[in-house]
Amino acid sequence: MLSDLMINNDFLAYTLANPTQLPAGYHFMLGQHTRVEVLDTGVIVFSPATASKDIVLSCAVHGNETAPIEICNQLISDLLTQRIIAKQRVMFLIGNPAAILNKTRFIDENMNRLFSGAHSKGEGLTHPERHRAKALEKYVADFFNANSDRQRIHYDLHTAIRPSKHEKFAIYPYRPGRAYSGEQMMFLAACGVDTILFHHEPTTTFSYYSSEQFQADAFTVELGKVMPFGQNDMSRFVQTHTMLEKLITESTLPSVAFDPAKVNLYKVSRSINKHFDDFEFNFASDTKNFSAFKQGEVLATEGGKQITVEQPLEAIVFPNENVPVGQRTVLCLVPAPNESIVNT
Ligand SMILES: O=C(O)CCC(=O)N[C@@H](CCC(=O)O)C(=O)O
Ligand SMILES: [Zn+2]
Repeated sequence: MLSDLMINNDFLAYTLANPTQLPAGYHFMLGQHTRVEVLDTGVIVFSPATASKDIVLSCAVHGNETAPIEICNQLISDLLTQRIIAKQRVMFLIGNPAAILNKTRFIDENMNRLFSGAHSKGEGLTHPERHRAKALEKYVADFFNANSDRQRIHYDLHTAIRPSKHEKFAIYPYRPGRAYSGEQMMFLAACGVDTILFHHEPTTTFSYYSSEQFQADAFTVELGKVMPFGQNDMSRFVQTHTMLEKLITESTLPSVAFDPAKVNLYKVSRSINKHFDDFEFNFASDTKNFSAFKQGEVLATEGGKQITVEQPLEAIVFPNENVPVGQRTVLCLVPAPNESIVNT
């Protein structure tokens, strides 16, 4: 049955052939060792008989961010062909298949602003991203709620619109009262993700949802710059791919003590939101993520006012003036040398 539905074990092709839904979910065994459940289009779970971690790997929450999709599809294919065997339970989510087919970030709305219930508030309730965000929340909830005694991990894999001075970086969602995990940051560093941004407030992103609702070790992981399918230099993702494979296929990973020399740590000093349609940045459109500006320099103008740098130095990340009024245009960052980090 599997080969009829999923030719060449290509779950991405199968997902894109059924971009909105499957006729029905189904399950099957790989040998005697792994139960596979296809729950929906782009949703597949691999469950070995025993495990200590429940891991979610999501990609294509933004449809044009192709490198993470290729990484996940390769891991899924390697699991289906039994080239590798899962020792941990893992769910892969291909977030927005319709946007992948459309080769765009989204169809109607940025899905990564719709989690933690935002899908059911405000305007646009009929947008396909609203339904999908709600469904993805449920798959994650069911997946994590199935076990209470396992480490919960969610890496939501992305690529950034612009090039970055730190090519690979991760956003650590706001988590008041919970120390940051040094072990997680060392794992990410081993993936080549050597820069961490600590978020300063709750958000409606997918990683915040898993972190806040399920106390998962959850991150938005940016693996490089957006490229179309076929134009990713996959050699730049070998470290990430290798470490994700180890995470899934090894019973335990060596515990690596947190070493601040291995990571660049920033915290978000503020999120600059758009208030007027005329919002315009004052820097060149090819300015890289993590470019720094000095106190008093004008970052942007809107509604006849200037928005200036407040701290002695602020770096910028994710500048995007083409967002709806009310949404984030850019995050400002300052160094974060004194965060509470524990070695777990
Ligand atoms: O490059 C950009 O401008 C956006 C890249 C991207 O999609 N980033 C995520 C970050 C989510 C987070 O803050 O955790 C996003 O904007 O959704
Ligand atoms: Zn993205």
